[in-house]
Amino acid sequence: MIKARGLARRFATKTGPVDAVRGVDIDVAEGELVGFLGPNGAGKSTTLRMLTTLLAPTAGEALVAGHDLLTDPAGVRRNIGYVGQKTGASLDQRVADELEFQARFHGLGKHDARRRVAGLLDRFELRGMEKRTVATLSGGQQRRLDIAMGLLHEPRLLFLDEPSTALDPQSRRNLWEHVRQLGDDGVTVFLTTHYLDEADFLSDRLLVIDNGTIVGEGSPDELKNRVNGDLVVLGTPQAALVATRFADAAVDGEKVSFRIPNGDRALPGLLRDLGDIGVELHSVQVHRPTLDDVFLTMTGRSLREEANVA
Ligand SMILES: Nc1ncnc2c1ncn2[C@@H]1O[C@H](COP(=O)(O)OP(=O)(O)OP(=O)(O)O)[C@@H](O)[C@H]1O
Repeated sequence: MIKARGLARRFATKTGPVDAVRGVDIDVAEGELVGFLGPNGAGKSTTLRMLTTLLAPTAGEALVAGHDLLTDPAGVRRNIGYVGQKTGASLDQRVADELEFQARFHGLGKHDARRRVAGLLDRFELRGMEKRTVATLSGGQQRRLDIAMGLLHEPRLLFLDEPSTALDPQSRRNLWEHVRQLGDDGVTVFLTTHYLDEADFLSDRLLVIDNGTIVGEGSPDELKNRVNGDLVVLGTPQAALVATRFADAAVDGEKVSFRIPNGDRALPGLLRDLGDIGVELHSVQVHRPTLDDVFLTMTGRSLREEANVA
């Protein structure tokens, strides 16, 4: 569905050139839900804007939904849906009018437009809101309307730019269910996010971008498995003694933490060994690596800190 090679974009600025995207290769198969994860300024939006024909690459090439990005941008546009970060709907329009207008814009006759709008209103839980103006919808409802608008011409490939930004936790969860449903319906989805939990929940496969370069790729689980082991945190008055037995162990008061592969399986033997040398334990925790740990391992920086700055 997407095959990009060496895609790059350089911006000329007053202070000199900025290489926002430095030659990325991207492959997305039909039916996949791929998350494009990276901190602010990593190059996600620039890549997305190139893949959706909104911005010309300065180098590289791509096939998107079967059409050449450089020689047939109109073909690309006909076959993809794009939902940007800001709502695409006119705030003073009624919900159904806005959808029908967009459907007609895509060349559908009145009857077909009504039928398709009705299907999308059902699918995105917008029934009963047809006559309300867009401005009166909640943030979550507006996002669902945005996605419905992106699907009016029934594209097989949908691009979503930061779908759940600024939504409350319940609306985010609801939106995620809708996005997963798209995947189940066979729509290929390529979405950008700087939220680890979103990437984890939604993506079959993740591409991690930092500083204009792809630094990691794999399913959320594969990426987590690349981090060197699970984090074990033990509470013990003999923290310093325990620390001498593990490489890179960190002591914080009566807590000692270290990483070991397959922590849950290794733990019983490890606790027995510590008991044998007289270590007294009052708490034991094992944490699976998070995508934040993955990002830290790959780039040396914490994605969470970056995301919080936003
Ligand atoms: N029109 C532009 N002119 C100059 N520099 C730009 C332009 N657009 C983006 N950049 C720079 O390119 C880099 C990548 O920006 P981009 O918006 O693609 O990142 P992002 O990963 O989408 O970030 P965010 O999560 O904040 O949207 C940043 O350093 C940004 O400042």
